[in-house]
Amino acid sequence: MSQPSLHIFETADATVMALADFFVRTARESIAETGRFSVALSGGSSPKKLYELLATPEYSTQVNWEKVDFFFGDERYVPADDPDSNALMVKKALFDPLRIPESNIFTVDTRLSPDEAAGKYTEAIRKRYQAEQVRFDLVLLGLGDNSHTASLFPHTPILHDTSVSVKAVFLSDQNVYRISMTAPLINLAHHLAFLVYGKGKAEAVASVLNGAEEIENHPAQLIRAAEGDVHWFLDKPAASQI
Ligand SMILES: O=C1O[C@H](COP(=O)(O)O)[C@@H](O)[C@H](O)[C@H]1O
Repeated sequence: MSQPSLHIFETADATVMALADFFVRTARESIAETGRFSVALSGGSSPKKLYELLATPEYSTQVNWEKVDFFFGDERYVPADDPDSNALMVKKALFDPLRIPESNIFTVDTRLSPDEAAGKYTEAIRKRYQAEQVRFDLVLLGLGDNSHTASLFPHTPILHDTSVSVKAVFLSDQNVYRISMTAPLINLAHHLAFLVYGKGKAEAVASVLNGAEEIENHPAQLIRAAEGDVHWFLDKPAASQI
């Protein structure tokens, strides 16, 4: 298993720009090789800047967006028009500005029960890959200050899930559900890229990358590419305790 590659930049903006370059390069390579590019997007607060940058002419003109299939690594179990919805955030930042065809966007149906929504999303992913191994070209990830990534939260049963699937995750401290890809599904990707910036993430970054293995407390340690590569795009404050 290869070691993660660390890419550390002076500012958050420079970090986001480097990941946008990586996204474009990966998309172009994949489209040239296979005719399409599949990406699982991250949610939360950090990636919004990335999606907005990808929508600018400097980046958007470099990718044939009709050949890109967008999935979500995780989703909040909220209505599609809720301000917490990851899909809504990406719609505003990227899909609408670029007029991405609906048929290329695979969202979690949160009108269903959490388990049904997760099951239906697993089916949608399997359908996209048909007889092939389910293997995203790129999975984008963030890191919470509690070391969660996607919706793999500390002390939740999904951390022990060995299936290549999507599961409902109940967060008892917040009394909410989230829907998340399992670590085995994420780890099959050709490329995995974390985007983490800000001093508030420094301790989590150091624990995940350099700390003793403690999956229950630091779930992002579960992310190890089965055959692909893992990249961490960090600003200096986030990398300051490595
Ligand atoms: O990978 C992910 O990480 C975040 C944590 O991101 P933050 O930028 O809001 O701190 C997570 O909650 C998000 O849904 C996920 O895709």
